[in-house]
Amino acid sequence: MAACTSQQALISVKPRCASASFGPDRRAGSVRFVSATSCCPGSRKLGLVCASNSQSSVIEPAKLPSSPESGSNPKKSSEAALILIRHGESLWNEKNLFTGCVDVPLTPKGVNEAIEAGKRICNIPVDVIYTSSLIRAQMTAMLAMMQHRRKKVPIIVHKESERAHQWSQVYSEETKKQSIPVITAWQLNERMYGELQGLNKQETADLFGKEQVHEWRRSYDIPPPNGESLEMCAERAVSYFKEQIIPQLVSGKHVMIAAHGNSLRSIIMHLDKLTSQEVISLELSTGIPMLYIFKEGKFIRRGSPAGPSEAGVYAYTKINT
Ligand SMILES: O=C(O)[C@H](O)COP(=O)(O)O
Repeated sequence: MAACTSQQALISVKPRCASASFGPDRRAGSVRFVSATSCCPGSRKLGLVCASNSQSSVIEPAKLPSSPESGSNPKKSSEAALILIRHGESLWNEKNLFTGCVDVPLTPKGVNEAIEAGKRICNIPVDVIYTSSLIRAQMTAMLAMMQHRRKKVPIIVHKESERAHQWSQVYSEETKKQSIPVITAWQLNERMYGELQGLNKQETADLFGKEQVHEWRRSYDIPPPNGESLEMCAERAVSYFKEQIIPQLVSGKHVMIAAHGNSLRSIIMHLDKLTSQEVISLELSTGIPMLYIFKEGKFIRRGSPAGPSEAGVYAYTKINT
């Protein structure tokens, strides 16, 4: 797939599909969004298909607000883009091992997924990037941004010590304008899987039983042995989102978050007001970006910007695991 070159971002606004609201589509027990048209190369439109069990329809495109730093729009934007990306496949995803907070890198397939994710969002403005403190999320963010049409340089903000902060200062305003700060936060890490970390998922199910392992992996408030439940993960991830990320969106900044299956599930649960029952069966694909528009204090889900060759890839789906 060629890198993105087009000049404008166009995002869907008005659904023509049967479910006209942007809340989760709970019909037929499924919550699904699927990409429709391509943003790159060539096409300037991002489309969205609301998928129900039997039919799907494309949503009208609309213009995305320009970046407040771009100079093209002197007024503060009242809309801001929020992109969520689960990292690409990691070496332990490939081996089917519980990973949690163990810091493993991407596989070549994961690298490719991150690049493809970047092509999908190459026209959507990004002013600030948040990642977890884990390398698989950081690799994903960096590789995705390499595809962006603005070609700004993502730069990790180091605040682990006064010296690290001082020594990484940039002294050119012009260079700063051509950069995107990347803020890393442990609060966005994958949920800590406790004593399951490093164990094979299938072998663990064989040993403890499928039901027990499913309960550890997908129940809302039952933690795996000495690990975090989704509820505990949500407590720190959603607090961070509210305290640090929402203020950026309120100020009109376009934000990308590269994080993990469970830290993102908890943020999506908050954004889409899912119940603890509904979040249980929410699954996120690796490397498929999801777009929200923040407008007048509300989050409007826009689904997954599309790659050119895909009939439809689900970023966000409810399945029975
Ligand atoms: O930490 C892990 O092993 C995975 O990233 C997520 O695991 P899950 O599919 O059990 O939530």
